[in-house]
Amino acid sequence: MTSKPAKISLQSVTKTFALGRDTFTALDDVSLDIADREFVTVVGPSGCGKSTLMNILAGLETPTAGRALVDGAPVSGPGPERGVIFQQYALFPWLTVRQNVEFGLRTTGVPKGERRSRAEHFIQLVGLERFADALPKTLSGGMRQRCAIARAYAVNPSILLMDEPFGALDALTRVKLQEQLLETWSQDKRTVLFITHDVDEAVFLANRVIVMAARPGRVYDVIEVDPAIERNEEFRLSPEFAALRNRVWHSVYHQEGRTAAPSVSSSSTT
Ligand SMILES: Nc1ncnc2c1ncn2[C@@H]1O[C@H](COP(=O)(O)OP(=O)(O)OP(=O)(O)O)[C@@H](O)[C@H]1O
Repeated sequence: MTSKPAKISLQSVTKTFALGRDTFTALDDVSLDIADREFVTVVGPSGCGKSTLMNILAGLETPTAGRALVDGAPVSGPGPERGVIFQQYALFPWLTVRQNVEFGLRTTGVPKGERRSRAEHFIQLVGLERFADALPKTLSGGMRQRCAIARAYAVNPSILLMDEPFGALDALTRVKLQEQLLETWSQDKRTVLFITHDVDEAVFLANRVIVMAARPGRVYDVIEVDPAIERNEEFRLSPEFAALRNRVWHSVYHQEGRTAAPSVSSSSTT
């Protein structure tokens, strides 16, 4: 049986930065395969290289050694098949929600009528239809991030790279947005790599949680979450969730005494 090639493949990726006369290893021999339409979260202590990993996949940094592949081709810069969402909403303040969502479509030459209907569709998908003509400054943080998600979706990327997208939001808004993101994703599945500091968020969203360790940044543990489980409040309050959360928590906060990183592959989840 031949297995499907990974949507995203990191192959022995090492990234070093110059630090005065020395070099600092931000990522050390990271290998990770992510299957098409898989939702993977990455969690780990500050400085373990989460953002560096994401920047390499976004094409904003290049590995010092090893390879980053998307659909089997080496990443050589940003590309329309990869939508990036950061913690800071990065909306244009002078454009309305609709204009922000349409913006990426305009730059890729999509005709006006189609732009409008695609924007409407994704604005509706994130539940912002009543605010389509509002400016970002009149929206809450959560609404702005929903707008950023609609904008990323509208250009039709097959991959969403999300770096702490809910990190600046209060706990309640965060929980709501996690549920909304999963609802959007289940209606229109993309491959997602989602970086977070929050163990609960990592478990709630993921098909697979990657735990990283710092100094040097590396894959430390991999925890599977059954994709068949419905992600709702019942799951959040369930013993299964508590067990997964404990497992991930332990891996993030009690990393001493472990030496080898487990090997990582999407094959077990496809
Ligand atoms: N351009 C750079 N030049 C020098 N060092 C860098 C650069 N970018 C990142 N680093 C270092 O690499 C390490 C990993 O940084 P990175 O931002 O990827 O970690 P992180 O896990 O995302 O951290 P946090 O959770 O705090 O955002 C850090 O020690 C950081 O100081």
